Amino acid sequence: MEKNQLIDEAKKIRERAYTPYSKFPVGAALLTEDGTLFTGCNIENAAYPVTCCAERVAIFKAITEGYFKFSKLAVVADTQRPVPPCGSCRQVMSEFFGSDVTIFTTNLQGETKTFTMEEILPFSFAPSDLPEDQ
Ligand SMILES: O=c1ccn([C@H]2C[C@H](O)[C@@H](CO)O2)c(=O)[nH]1
Ligand SMILES: [Zn+2]
Repeated sequence: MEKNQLIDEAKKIRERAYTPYSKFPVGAALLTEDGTLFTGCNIENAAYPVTCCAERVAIFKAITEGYFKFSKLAVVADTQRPVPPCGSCRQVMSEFFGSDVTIFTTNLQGETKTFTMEEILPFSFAPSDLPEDQ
């Protein structure tokens, strides 16, 4: 699946966002190495911090279905600049995304920024930082 198609999938799922509090819908589309698509939207809660971002919903859906190898992620929101994923999502991405994963952040005007994992979260705390016996 090509970049623009992946971004279109992110735009489509953004319509499903549950955002009564922020009124800021976000969509994410995640492609696995074998070409399987997982999408996510942000899901908010009256207890605000319980909210889960679109990116993490997409990643957790994939993990739940047994997919661990990814190739591309697209994220979209109605922002002035391509929407920057939050720090929590970047940390979750770093757990599962290898150096070959491409992250496209975009907005509804079609401005896109492209990142590798190292570019979007340099010097990230990684599973390999834990002691070996864990
Ligand atoms: O990259 C982002 C940034 C924000 N949000 C959500 C969280 C919350 O529901 C709303 C406002 O922060 O947007 C995402 O889903 N992804
Ligand atoms: Zn996030």
